[in-house]
Amino acid sequence: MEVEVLFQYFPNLSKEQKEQFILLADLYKDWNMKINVVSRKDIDELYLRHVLHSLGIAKIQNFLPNASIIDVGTGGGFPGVPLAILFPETKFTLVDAIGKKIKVVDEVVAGLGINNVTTVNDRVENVKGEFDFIVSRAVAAMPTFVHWTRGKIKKESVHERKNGILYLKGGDLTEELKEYRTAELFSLSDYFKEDFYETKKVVYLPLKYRGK
Ligand SMILES: C[S@@+](CC[C@H](N)C(=O)[O-])C[C@H]1O[C@@H](n2cnc3c(N)ncnc32)[C@H](O)[C@@H]1O
Repeated sequence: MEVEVLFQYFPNLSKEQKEQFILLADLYKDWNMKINVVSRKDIDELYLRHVLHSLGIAKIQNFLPNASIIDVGTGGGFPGVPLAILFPETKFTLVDAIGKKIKVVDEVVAGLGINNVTTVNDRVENVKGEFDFIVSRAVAAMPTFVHWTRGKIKKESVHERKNGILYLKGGDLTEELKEYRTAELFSLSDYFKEDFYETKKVVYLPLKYRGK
């Protein structure tokens, strides 16, 4: 489990952030034994498959101080927890319908001592509020996801990029995204050289995408 892979791709981390990323593996190892949120195989590759993958969003979009981001279907905290470490002045809301997953997130966040994360144990459809960006990984196909999250994106954009959805997805997305003409795809293989990233992408869907 090599944390150096993060330091290599994110060379400007502060001492505190480096310490938090190092601590993260111990916290997940410990909590994963009590409540399984990451597969046994993946826990040994936590940095490569989960933490770095989550941070792939940051290669596409920097989040500003005081901006608000919601991670929908965060599970054990991906991509929300690594992003909250990377952007300590941005506010993150991590939502999952399953209580025991949110319990792990709460424990990891407390263990890290970060104060920019709020967790919600509910389906996202029931969550009130509007956010600058929605981030997610492995939750639902885009049409379902867009339906669930409708009305949760702020109309006013403070980032240069228009507010919207930043979704980590893999494989051939032609069929899934065919109705979203304004969707933009960013290949993570342009940023990370490991085989795992060969087909991984960040899908950006701006607010008020136009249909066919
Ligand atoms: C395959 S897991 C992915 C977890 C995490 N995003 C990751 O990539 O490791 C999907 C998660 O989405 C959650 N989920 C599915 N539909 C949801 C909804 N409508 N609202 C909130 N959470 C949801 C599930 O409870 C589950 O924890």
